[in-house]
Parts: sequence; C-alpha cells; structure tokens
Amino acid sequence: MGRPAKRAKAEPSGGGELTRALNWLNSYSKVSKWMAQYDLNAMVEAGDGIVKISNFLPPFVAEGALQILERLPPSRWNDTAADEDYTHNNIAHRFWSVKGATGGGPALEALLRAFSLLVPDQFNAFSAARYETDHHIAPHDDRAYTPVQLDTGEVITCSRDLTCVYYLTKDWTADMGGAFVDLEADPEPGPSSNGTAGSGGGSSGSGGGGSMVQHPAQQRPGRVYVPEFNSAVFFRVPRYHSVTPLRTDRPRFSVFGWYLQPGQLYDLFTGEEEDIAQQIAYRQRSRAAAGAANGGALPAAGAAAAADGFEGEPRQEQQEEQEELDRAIEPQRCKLAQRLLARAAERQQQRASLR
Ligand SMILES: O=C(O)CCC(=O)C(=O)O
Ligand SMILES: [Fe+2]
Repeated sequence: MGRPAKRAKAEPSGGGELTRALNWLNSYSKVSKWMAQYDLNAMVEAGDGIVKISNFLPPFVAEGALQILERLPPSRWNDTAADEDYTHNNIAHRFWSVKGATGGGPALEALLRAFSLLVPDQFNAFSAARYETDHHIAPHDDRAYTPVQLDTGEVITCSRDLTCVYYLTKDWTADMGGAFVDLEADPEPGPSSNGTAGSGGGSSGSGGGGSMVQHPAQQRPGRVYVPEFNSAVFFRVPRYHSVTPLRTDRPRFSVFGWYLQPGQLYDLFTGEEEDIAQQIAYRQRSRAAAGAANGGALPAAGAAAAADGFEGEPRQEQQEEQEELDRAIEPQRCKLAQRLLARAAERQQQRASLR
C-alpha cells in the first residue's frame, strides 16, 4: 500500500504528465470534442448490447487518470462489500470504491466529469474502484434504482440504463484474475477462452472468508474481458456479468458508473427468478429478434426491459421498498436537471414510437 508521493518526486515527468492530464480534463471544450467521436448508443446496439472501446481517452490523459487513482489516500477508499442477498439486489462483492459525489477531491471529480460529457443528456453516477487480492463481484445484472436530487430539491427515482467500466490497470494478464465476464455472450472462440469463465466467477468469495450461495449464473460460461489499460466496456442494463477474484497483489484500478433514466425501467430482482440461465437465454433471443426486426438496431433499454417480460408496473411491496431506499440512500445531486428531464421525456417518446 505504499503511497506514490515519494515516487512522484523521483519521477519529475510524472507530475508534469498529471498536470497536463488535469488541464485536459478541466477543459470542457477539449473533453466534449473528444467524447463527441463516440456515438455510444449506436455502438452498444451494434454490439448486441455491449461494446469495448480500446484507447478510450488520449494516452496522456489515461496515464494521468491512473495517477489520480493511485494517489488517492487510503482513507478515501470505502470498503464496498455485500453478502449474497437476492431480495435486495445485493450480490456478493468486495472491493474499494470512492464515489464522485462524496469527495475524492478535485482531480477525481474532473476525471469522473469527463464521463458525464460522454452522454451529456443523461443523469449519471460514477465512482472509482480499487480491487485487491480476492476482490471480486459475483454474477449480477446491474439492475438498480438510484434516487437523484434535482436542482429544485425534488428527489426522483432513476434506473441504471447503461453501464460503463473504464480500466486503468497496466499489463494485466488473464492469470491475475479480475476479469470482467459477460455472461450473456458466448465465449470467444479460440484457445484463450475455454468456457471456464463462469466457474471462475463461481469461486467468488472463496478466498475472502465468506461462504456464499452459488449463484445460478455462475454455471454459465461467458465472454472474458481481461482488463486492458485505457479501454472501456459499455453495456445496456440489465445484463449478467461478474468480476473473477483477483489472484495477484497488484491493485486493479477502474472507473465505473451508470447513465441513468428517470423512472423504473424494470423490476428489481425479486428472488423468484431462480432460473437465471433461462432469463439470459430469453434476453438473448429477444435481442436477436429485435435486432432482426430493426435491421440490427435495438430500441435500447426499452427492448431490454421488454425482454425481461416485465409489465412495467412494480408490485406494491417493491414500491414500498423503493421508497424506503430513497429515504435511506443519499441521492445523487444533479444540476441541469430540467434540461435532462426534458431530453429523457423526448427519448422515451422516440423509443415508444420505435416499438
Ligand atoms: O470492474 C468490472 O469489470 C465490472 C464492475 C461491475 O460489474 C460493477 O461495478 O457493477
Ligand atoms: Fe456490474
């Protein structure tokens, strides 16, 4: 856990690089112009709900971003751990995280702000993550509601719509664990992927001391993404995925978060959906059908929610649970809320007309 303050002095160029990266991150016009090259929704849809983008930020910015995370003092990192509890949509996981909203300092804020400029017309919630030995996340599909406090003070319920994970680990190899596994895609054909990804996820918790219920999705193979420095993976929620336990003492750094939509796009996990494999197969078929019907273009979250077979109206106890959650969780604060709300309403109309 040696903090890099000393190293920074020994490598004067490191400091200069960080300053250059911060200047870039703090330049609204530079970040917006860079991000404008990505038509994210189109890319995600073209990739059947998921896309990986290599060289996501300019290389010197990625170097600076890694330094921002490496320099965060241990006191800023919060232990993010949960035991398996399907009924509250909690999944077994353990890693360190720092929420943008709760103070990682101005450098982290600048880095996370860059991600809001990637999809400027959606609400978002981003954090930094640091995984260490044995840290992992069991299979889950990211479904969750997030309360957002508007500039008027009103708190609205939003749903996670699009996940982003941006990797900042250098020279990571498969044997180090910590792989992202997409459980809704087939394994990559070829020698590097032998279909054991699901069982890799299945060992989650084994080293961490907790005895976990085996999640049904853990029996599935999936497509393995070894985290690549300066790459980002985006996917539409809900989509089952996991992070396999780290088998190295090198830390794995990332930025992760969600673009949100107002409203409840889907039901939360109720504990009744025992057959995850069936759910996955159903979503895969629905994606393929929607893709064929639209000549490859999916009507985004609408299709994913429809694929779940949800009617949209949550059950009363879920509603009550949600209200409790809204009171308990500190809401994300959002300026520019009126513009975002108007844009969200437009988008919902567009989607409705696509269906
Ligand atoms: O770090 C990753 O590869 C994925 C993280 C993730 O699934 C999450 O934070 O929900
Ligand atoms: Fe996730």
